[in-house]
Amino acid sequence: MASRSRTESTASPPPRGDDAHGDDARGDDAHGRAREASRAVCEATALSRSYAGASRPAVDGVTLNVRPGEVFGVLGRNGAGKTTLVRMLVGLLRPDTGRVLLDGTDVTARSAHAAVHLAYLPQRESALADMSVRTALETTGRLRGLPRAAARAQADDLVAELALAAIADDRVGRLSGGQRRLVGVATALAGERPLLVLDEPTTGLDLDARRTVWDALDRRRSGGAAVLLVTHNVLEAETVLDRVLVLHAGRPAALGTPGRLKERFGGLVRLDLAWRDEPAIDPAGLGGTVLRRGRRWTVRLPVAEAQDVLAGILNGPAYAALDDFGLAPPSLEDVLLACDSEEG
Ligand SMILES: Nc1ncnc2c1ncn2[C@@H]1O[C@H](COP(=O)(O)OP(=O)(O)OP(=O)(O)O)[C@@H](O)[C@H]1O
Repeated sequence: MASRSRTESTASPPPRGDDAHGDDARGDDAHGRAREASRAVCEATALSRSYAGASRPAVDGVTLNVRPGEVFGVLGRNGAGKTTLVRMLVGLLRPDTGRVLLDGTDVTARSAHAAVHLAYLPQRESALADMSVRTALETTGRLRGLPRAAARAQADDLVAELALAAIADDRVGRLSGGQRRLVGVATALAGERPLLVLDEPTTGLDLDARRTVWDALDRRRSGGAAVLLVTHNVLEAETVLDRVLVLHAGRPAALGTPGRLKERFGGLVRLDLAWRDEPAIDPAGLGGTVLRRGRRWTVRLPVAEAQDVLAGILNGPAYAALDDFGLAPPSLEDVLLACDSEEG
């Protein structure tokens, strides 16, 4: 049972991570320490931005570093400020305050320079719709400075790598939404920028295409590129992100490795119970605060207690009313829920 409501909140939220407002510079392992030694490919300091007439800033005091060879995720609910933040990082929106360095170069006031350092895949891209897939890839490579022959060779490589051969000669504008997204990812890879900024790259892709994209990104990461990823797909993100920034109402709510962010749950697991009929047990007797959505109950408990509670239900009279259950370790989704409830 994997029902995770976006509206529920914890009654007694776990403590906020202490790395919410600074970079998680401590790192978890040798790999992390090696990355720290290398200069950030993207360094943003105290970025804020308000839109005219808004009651609060869309982004409010965000600081982050993205290092070569890492996948850095920006997570948050709709309207949390992810796109606004990314548009400042890629030079499409000027911050009200703060600055952005790309490969050590201050691009805050020289937004045209940002394109030298990065490739950006926006949520909705419409450029190059009149070209064939292969020409779009070649043209993007050329625009990013590759000589003609190299751009052509790279386009062929990308067609093969992203399994685009069957549509390589089709016009981009006539492709399905998922195919267009895959081509969008391929164009982001053309020209081999050291920083790939991808807003929801796998939305609309089927399972095979998603795997193809993650494999391709993993190869870039292994080659030293950095990936800054905006996503709503927390479960998928969990498998690929090295570090995560959670935004809530424009503010940084948590920053760190997925493992460290989940440590705030201190070994608690999540027990989900779905009842087909009104159960003959008192939720107050389960040993934790029970979140109830109709006949779906969720409670966070230490592992041993959760096992005892579940065994009691499976072996007792309440079992007759049980429809489904799940026992799961904390996830990034739980981190997001906790950030929402802490920040209100
Ligand atoms: N061009 C704009 N003019 C005015 N307000 C805007 C504009 N763009 C975004 N906003 C507001 O700024 C806030 C942050 O929006 P933003 O698009 O950055 O969030 P997001 O996290 O990317 O959301 P989503 O997940 O829905 O894409 C929202 O309150 C939004 O209404």
